[in-house]
Amino acid sequence: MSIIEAQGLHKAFDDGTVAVDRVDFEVAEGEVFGFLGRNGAGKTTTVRILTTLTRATSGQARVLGLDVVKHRSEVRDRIGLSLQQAALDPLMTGREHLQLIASLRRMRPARRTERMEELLTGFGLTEVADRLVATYTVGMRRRLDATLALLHGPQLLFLDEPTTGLDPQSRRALWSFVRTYRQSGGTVFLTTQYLDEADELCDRIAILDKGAVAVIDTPQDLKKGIGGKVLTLPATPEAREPAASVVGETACRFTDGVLQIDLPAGDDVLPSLLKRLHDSGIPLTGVTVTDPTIEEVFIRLTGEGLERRTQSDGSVAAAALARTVGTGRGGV
Ligand SMILES: Nc1ncnc2c1ncn2[C@@H]1O[C@H](COP(=O)(O)OP(=O)(O)OP(=O)(O)O)[C@@H](O)[C@H]1O
Repeated sequence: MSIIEAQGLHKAFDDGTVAVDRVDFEVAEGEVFGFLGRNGAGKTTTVRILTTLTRATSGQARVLGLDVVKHRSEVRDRIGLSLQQAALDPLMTGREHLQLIASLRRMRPARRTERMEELLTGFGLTEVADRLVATYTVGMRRRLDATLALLHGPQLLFLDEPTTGLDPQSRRALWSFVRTYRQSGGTVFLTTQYLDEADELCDRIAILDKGAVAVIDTPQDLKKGIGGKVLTLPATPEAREPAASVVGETACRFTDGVLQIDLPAGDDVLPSLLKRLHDSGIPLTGVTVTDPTIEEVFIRLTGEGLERRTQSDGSVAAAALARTVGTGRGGV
């Protein structure tokens, strides 16, 4: 059964910006569905339409079988939502937030207490539950926001870039929560800019490019779909030109001291390719051959990689291939 159905969903803002461009997709019950795209691709706007926070300009969306415009409050009652900018009051404690949401959700007192303790424990917040949110780290705020989204036991959860700005440990904790929630029968609609996160967590991924869906598939089939493996070798920027003359412009890229070459399908191509690279003067020390990643899929579909982003802990997140190398849409 489809738990989310979007048909021709389109959102144009008054200034003419088309944030979501005639998008179609379905999310099945029990899956973790990833919406992957760079900044401004239209992920949050799609989440806001599906969760009734904004209206589409045209098209239709049904969530849990309910039209998001006609059945706004029923949809809100039955979903959980954790947005990028959590609306938390710094002068309230974590527990007070939970109590407030429990009252707004009209939860029975007995159930309320049990559920609150369960979630505080599950998200490792018991010790800080009575501290003001002002004293929380980014990771704690994100986890508190997730507990608020889950308090009433929704069967569908929207997580909008849940791990942006989190340190690696909090990020893994959130991944673990998503897996547990899914195992208990929940469905997750997750937006992310992290390619590894989408690969790791999602049953299916929609790659969004400038408001439009470029492709929807399982991570495995997306990777299989782009064909051959990827050859990687440490190199200097000057190596790109001779490599491109051997393999073609679109099949090779240089970034961060590494040359990457998309290999055509088939086992027999490697020896002759290595020989031609060697003959063109490229040193072949440290060569590795790996399966394609979601990053390669993303690059081939959208023409470029995701940009570097600096996390709150100061580390640079996710790999970045900013060069344009792909052949545009439709290769997968
Ligand atoms: N209220 C608004 N008025 C005009 N343009 C808007 C508005 N909200 C969003 N946009 C634009 O719509 C496009 C899609 O934005 P959206 O926030 O949905 O993208 P996103 O994929 O979630 O990006 P991010 O990862 O940065 O959150 C962007 O170009 C954005 O600037």
